Amino acid sequence: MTDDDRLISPARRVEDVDAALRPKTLDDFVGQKAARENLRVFIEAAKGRGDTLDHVLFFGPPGLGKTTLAQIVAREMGVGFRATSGPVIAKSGDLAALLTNLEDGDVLFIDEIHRLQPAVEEVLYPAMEDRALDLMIGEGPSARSVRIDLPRFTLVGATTRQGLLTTPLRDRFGIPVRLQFYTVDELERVVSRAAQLLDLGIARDGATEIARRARGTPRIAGRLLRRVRDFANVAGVAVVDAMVADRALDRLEVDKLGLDAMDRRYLTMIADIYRGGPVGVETLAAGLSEPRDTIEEVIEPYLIQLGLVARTARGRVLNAGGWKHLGLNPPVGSQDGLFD
Ligand SMILES: Nc1ncnc2c1ncn2[C@@H]1O[C@H](COP(=O)(O)OP(=O)(O)OP(=O)(O)O)[C@@H](O)[C@H]1O
Ligand SMILES: [Mg+2]
Repeated sequence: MTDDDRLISPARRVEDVDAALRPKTLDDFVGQKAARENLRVFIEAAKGRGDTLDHVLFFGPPGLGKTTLAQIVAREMGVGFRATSGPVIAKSGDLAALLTNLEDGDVLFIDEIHRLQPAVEEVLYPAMEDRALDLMIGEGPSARSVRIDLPRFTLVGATTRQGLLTTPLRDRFGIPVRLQFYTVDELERVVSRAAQLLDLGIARDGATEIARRARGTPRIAGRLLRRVRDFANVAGVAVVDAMVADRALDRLEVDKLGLDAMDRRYLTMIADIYRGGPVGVETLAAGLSEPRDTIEEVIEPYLIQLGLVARTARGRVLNAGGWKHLGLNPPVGSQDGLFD
């Protein structure tokens, strides 16, 4: 099973019909209160001055609303929205073409901005700072550089890996915005709102049940809701309540905490084979036949956030919560207890 096959993977999948559920205005956007309020102030101020918004960088885990917010920024500013992504821009000329074709005030959205080629990134620096493009004309000793003025624009970058951004690029964003995992309350509102848009009856406790299992991530909440809707439709249920949601999600093997079979295999391996650890990540990767990156970037963050597992210098350790979630008792004299 690859990560993208997992129902609870935060990565975008083809079947996620994101567009229908995407909030269109700051008022519609649930959660991320601090980010939302700051953006509102900056947007109003820029509009009041008749100026463009400073360049914005959204960073945080997949599925938390970076692309959605980028579109909202353009809409609230009342300007055009042009989207591209780091890996798509192959040559510096491609970016130059994009920039020179912008209309005055446009938002240029670059997704996965940490994946820009270094040569392409060089073009961005003067564009962001001076709204200018430095073009080299000719080759060899007769080569010279010409500066072209660009339209006013706001660059909105998004990345899941802020650490991979170069410092000069990061420093050129006046408005860096970190997105946080959502609370169950917030996700409950995301689910209720989405149910309304999907024309699906849902009770408050049904929304809560889905929200609890959505791993702090609106994209997962939306996906779980659609799967629950399938079950409800087939069963001829008009209103999804906690029991319907619970039964559907159990059938989908997404447990009470939003863990799936892969998460449980990971926890079970530490418990059963390594008596709760510590065990090295390489050993776990080999045992689970998963790349180390997948373990560290996809499986572990949420388990660590829940406090089920801890990363220590000597390896991974199952915490009391992890044992409890598996319905097991830690062996006497195990490492557990040190990390609670
Ligand atoms: N605050 C929110 N309220 C309601 N729905 C939201 C919210 N944030 C995100 N969503 C929904 O979650 C889905 C994923 O959002 P989005 O595509 O913006 O995430 P992302 O951070 O850009 O993810 P990625 O890193 O994979 O590009 C969309 O369907 C969007 O409608
Ligand atoms: Mg996105």
